[in-house]
Amino acid sequence: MSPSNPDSTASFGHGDTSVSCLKPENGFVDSLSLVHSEKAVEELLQQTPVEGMDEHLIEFSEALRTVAKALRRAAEGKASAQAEAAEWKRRYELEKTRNIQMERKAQIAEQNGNIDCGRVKNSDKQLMQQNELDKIFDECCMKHGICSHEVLRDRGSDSSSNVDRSKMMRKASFKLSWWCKGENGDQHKHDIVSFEKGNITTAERSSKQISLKWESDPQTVLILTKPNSVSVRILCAQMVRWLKEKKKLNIYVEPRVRAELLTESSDFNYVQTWKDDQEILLLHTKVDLVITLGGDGTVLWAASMFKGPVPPIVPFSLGSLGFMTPFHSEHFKECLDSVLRGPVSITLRHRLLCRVIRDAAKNEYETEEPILVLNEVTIDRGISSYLTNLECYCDNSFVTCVQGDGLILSTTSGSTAYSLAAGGSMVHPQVPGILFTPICPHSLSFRPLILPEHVTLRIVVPFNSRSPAWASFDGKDRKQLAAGDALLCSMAPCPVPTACQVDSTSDFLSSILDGLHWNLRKTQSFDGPRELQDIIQI
Ligand SMILES: NC(=O)c1ccc[n+]([C@@H]2O[C@H](COP(=O)([O-])OP(=O)(O)OC[C@H]3O[C@@H](n4cnc5c(N)ncnc54)[C@H](O)[C@@H]3O)[C@@H](O)[C@H]2O)c1
Ligand SMILES: Nc1ncnc2c1ncn2[C@@H]1O[C@H](COP(=O)(O)OP(=O)(O)OP(=O)(O)O)[C@@H](O)[C@H]1O
Repeated sequence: MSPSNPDSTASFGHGDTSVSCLKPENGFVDSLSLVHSEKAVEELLQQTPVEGMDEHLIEFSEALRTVAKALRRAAEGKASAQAEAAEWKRRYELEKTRNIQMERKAQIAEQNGNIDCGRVKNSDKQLMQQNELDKIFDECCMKHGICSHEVLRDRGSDSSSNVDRSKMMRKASFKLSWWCKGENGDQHKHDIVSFEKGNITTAERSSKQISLKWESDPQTVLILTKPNSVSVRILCAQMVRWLKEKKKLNIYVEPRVRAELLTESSDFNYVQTWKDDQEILLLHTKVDLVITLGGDGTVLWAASMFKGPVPPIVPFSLGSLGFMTPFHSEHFKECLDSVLRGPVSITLRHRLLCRVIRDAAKNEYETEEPILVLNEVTIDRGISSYLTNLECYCDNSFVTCVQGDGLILSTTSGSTAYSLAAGGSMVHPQVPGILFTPICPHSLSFRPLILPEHVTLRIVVPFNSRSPAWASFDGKDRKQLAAGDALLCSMAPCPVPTACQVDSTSDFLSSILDGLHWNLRKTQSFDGPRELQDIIQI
């Protein structure tokens, strides 16, 4: 089958089993049929006798495996491109509805103008209407993310409109197409979204400061604490008492913490906990606020407890560094008072969704349990003394081959953690993106990259790798990646909202200045050679 020939039909037959890849009318191979085809290939391979197989049969089965992999990749490309196309369709529909509403508003304004301003000259009226229109367009662009500013419908057909057509600039129509480049060219081009006429503006950006305002009073808090710390234990008991007695809140803690509190006093009987992991999965439906007492590791721990939506986290600093823990424990009453009252500034921290796909997997959907990370996923050489060899793809485009100690795929929140130590840039946590940072690459030109948030990265351990690689997630849960295994990484849908002391930018700058002493240098003394002195002497 030639990937460049879109009409090609390929079929591979062996006995009763046949795999065919037909290209349907819309130009894309149906993903379900791809999965079925791949299954059929696997079945065919299983049916093929291994022993006594001559060289041709081996070659033939190799070819089938390659076809199965190509089909699998095509299915993945299609799924992601379809999601993007759907998003653009949704935006297009929104835009269209908005335009119709705006046109109606303009007509009403025009009619009102005819009644109220009978004596106003026609040209003045038109100017007013145009200003009104501009105002509406501007308001619209302030409210929406990506907005086609001044998208004008063709007024030629509108006989009720008195707007001077010569003043209404006709704009060339254009199309926007969102597509994802496939491995074998651009065969994955997808739905075309067209705007009738107009400009594109991005009036609202995802990195705007976010503020949380309670619409009803918070009822339940979950307190998570760093283990084995006396100061944390003392603070936890004080906080629980205050939240119950003064704020009348329901309190959840981990089973370990409840046992600790009860050894202190049986008064803490009101504190609730859970029995098993199933209950943890439902915590987000009960908890309004999470409080962490510890360092950054405790914030990572808190985030890892929520596989889906995460309630707002108020992180108190009881560790040494505290990049993500802006609240000071000495003032916990004032801090919590203000957070419970609201509004409070929030940093929406993006997470990465990581999936390990074993070489033996039948298709891309047969993955192990996905893992969410708030800082980073690291693929390294583990205890092996050989260089890691990792093939990296971004949305099916080959990026590079990492030969060195490993690779870090980091969130922007994680940019100040391991990625920073490996030479990656520090990035404001509200910036959506994925950092691609090599660890000790054995090359002189391997600079770190920052990729946009919508990409899917695939890191593959090639068959010619001398040793397996190891993946770890926020510094935990190490998994071995054998030859042929892959790690898929993309932005997760549910971010981690953490409360800010001031706002996300001030907190970020304070953390790099106080925590890392970033760019700290003694100020140069006033004496010594300087231009000003030379000028005075002259
Ligand atoms: N060479 C390195 O710098 C290195 C090596 C391994 C792991 N780590 C980091 O440790 C993290 C796990 O943290 P832990 O507390 O469970 O382990 P840990 O107890 O070993 O602490 C690691 C250190 O990294 C700091 N840290 C964690 N997240 C941070 C962030 N987002 N920004 C700035 N500093 C941060 C912590 O405050 C702590 O001082 C991993 O996600 C990884 O980023 C760093
Ligand atoms: N509730 C918890 N249960 C189990 N382990 C936890 C919990 N909270 C934190 N940890 C783990 O304890 C370790 C230390 O936590 P944390 O980083 O918060 O404290 P720290 O090391 O004192 O802080 P810092 O690194 O800033 O000095 C981390 O590895 C973290 O994953």
